[in-house]
Amino acid sequence: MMKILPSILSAHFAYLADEVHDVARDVDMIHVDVMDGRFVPNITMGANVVEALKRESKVAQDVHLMVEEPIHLLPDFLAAGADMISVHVEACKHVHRAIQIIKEGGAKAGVALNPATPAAVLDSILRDVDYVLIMTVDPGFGGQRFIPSMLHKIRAVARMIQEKQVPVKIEVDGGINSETLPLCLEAGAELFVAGSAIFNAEDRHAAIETLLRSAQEK
Ligand SMILES: O=C(CO)[C@H](O)[C@H](O)COP(=O)(O)O
Ligand SMILES: [Fe+2]
Repeated sequence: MMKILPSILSAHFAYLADEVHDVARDVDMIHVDVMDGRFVPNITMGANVVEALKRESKVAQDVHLMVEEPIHLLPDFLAAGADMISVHVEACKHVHRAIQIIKEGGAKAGVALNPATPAAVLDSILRDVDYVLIMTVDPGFGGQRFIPSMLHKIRAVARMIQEKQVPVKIEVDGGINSETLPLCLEAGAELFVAGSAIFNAEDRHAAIETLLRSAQEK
């Protein structure tokens, strides 16, 4: 089952609750980009925003931690009510420990891979995670252009999942729009993060419809 996850990175931060309510009419999960100013150049938001939005809306939250050594932050995000949490393999010395903490905290655990990180790194991780987040741009900013060679990586990860027969989902993030979504879907992705394609549109409902339609046209 494919899903669209609006990334609130491109929402109007001064009206965040309204922005979330706007998209929550059409989706059951949003994507929350947490940036620390070290792993990536920007600083965005922390667990307090997840908690505040949980109080405002029933929509599930997928938290993408673009944070160096994120383990110390996991208890706060779990207590805040994050439903899915991903950590970057490039940022984590002890990936399995992070995955264990996330799962024991009751959330789905994911690992995120930068575009330059090869799929082979998943060999010793795939059995332990619920999802793999394949970055289709270098993380740090919304509104960047999709990197086409990531389609090979999506296919490679889909093959690994099939070979190992594990129930792992592939999520893609960065430059997802009605042109790139069907390509990623065909390659094996199931969860589609879209920031600017949704929040830069005047009519978010129509933007989400356009993305969903692009999947059917394929
Ligand atoms: O993780 C991210 C950036 O690091 C965002 O989730 C992503 O960039 C979404 O924005 P867009 O759809 O505009 O590319
Ligand atoms: Fe993200």
